Amino acid sequence: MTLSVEIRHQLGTFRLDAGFTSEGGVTALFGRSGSGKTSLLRAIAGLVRPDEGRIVLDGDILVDTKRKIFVPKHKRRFGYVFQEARLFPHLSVSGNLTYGRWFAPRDAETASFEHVVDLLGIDALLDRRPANLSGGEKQRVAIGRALLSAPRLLLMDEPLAALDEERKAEILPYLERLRDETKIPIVYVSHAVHEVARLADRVVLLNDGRVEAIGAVSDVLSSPLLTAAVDRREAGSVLMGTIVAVDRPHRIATVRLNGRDLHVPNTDIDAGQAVRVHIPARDVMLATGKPEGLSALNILQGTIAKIASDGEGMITVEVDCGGDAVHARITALSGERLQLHPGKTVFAIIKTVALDTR
Ligand SMILES: Nc1ncnc2c1ncn2[C@@H]1O[C@H](COP(=O)(O)OP(=O)(O)OP(=O)(O)O)[C@@H](O)[C@H]1O
Repeated sequence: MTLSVEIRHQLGTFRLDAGFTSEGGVTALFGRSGSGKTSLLRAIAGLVRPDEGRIVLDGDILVDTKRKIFVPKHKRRFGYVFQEARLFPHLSVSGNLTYGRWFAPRDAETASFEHVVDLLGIDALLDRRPANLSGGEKQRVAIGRALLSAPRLLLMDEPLAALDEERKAEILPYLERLRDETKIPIVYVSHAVHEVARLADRVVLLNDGRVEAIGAVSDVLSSPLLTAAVDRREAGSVLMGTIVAVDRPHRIATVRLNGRDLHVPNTDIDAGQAVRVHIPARDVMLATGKPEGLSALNILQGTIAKIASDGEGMITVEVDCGGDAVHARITALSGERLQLHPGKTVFAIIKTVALDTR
């Protein structure tokens, strides 16, 4: 699968001039409010006709303004999931799900109804009406409906934004399964770092209608550009690892990274499983000597690779811990007091680690 997008479009005083390519998996369009994420997604969906641009999916030209090609929305065979589930209130869950099938071409390879129901854990809801579902359940049904339309591409616009934290946590594992068990490429709009850290393979970072950075999730989420484009407090490191041990009595799993081990509270996991971990930079402290008598489970020795200043009294220090880049966001004053500089040996004290199975 190859998706190539290039859009230039004026919306009032806002100018969208952005493009990216994706080879499948989850591509997150990420950036602060008003950066143009939804506008770009709407252009891909065919909801707006761009002033200039080209959109090609697997050699199929959907938009090429130079050649006056514009395939209308309903002929693109894309699935959509919005912030609000937008289910039909008069139809049962089952009716809402099968409605999606009407849009699947006869010869399309449609996911089986049973498989989608199982994937999203909505078996017990089939006879209910949307009014009797929680926000998270509604969203799972909306995703199911989109999947059953045999989409070539799934477009998701902040599908968790309207849910409270508990519902978000409930639905995230289903989105992970969707990513891992279906081959459908997904373009996912979000402004939440932790969501992108868990779900995305590639990140397109938008700022003021332009692409500021594009690349693997681990690179973009730790980039100093990210700290300029979104809430700085959320920036951090995304690292890939494998579970090497699970201490069930203490409910702690050990994750092996490139050259270091992390201990993470979790027992719903088995040794051998590949995981990704997200470490927010604000939850990392630095020490120049090996700290003793601390409650933190994870203290990693490393060498300072880079220091970036945000000009507002804070610095982001990148520490190379045996091949894994861990970022710490600390005050510039602490940096001066500790005489931090590239090449110096430090200990990164990690307060929290979020674990995602994959
Ligand atoms: N039809 C329109 N006419 C004029 N301006 C528009 C129109 N649609 C969007 N804009 C402006 O374009 C900019 C980008 O909006 P967009 O909704 O794409 O951003 P976003 O990154 O998705 O933001 P959010 O996270 O808040 O949804 C905003 O400044 C918005 O006000």
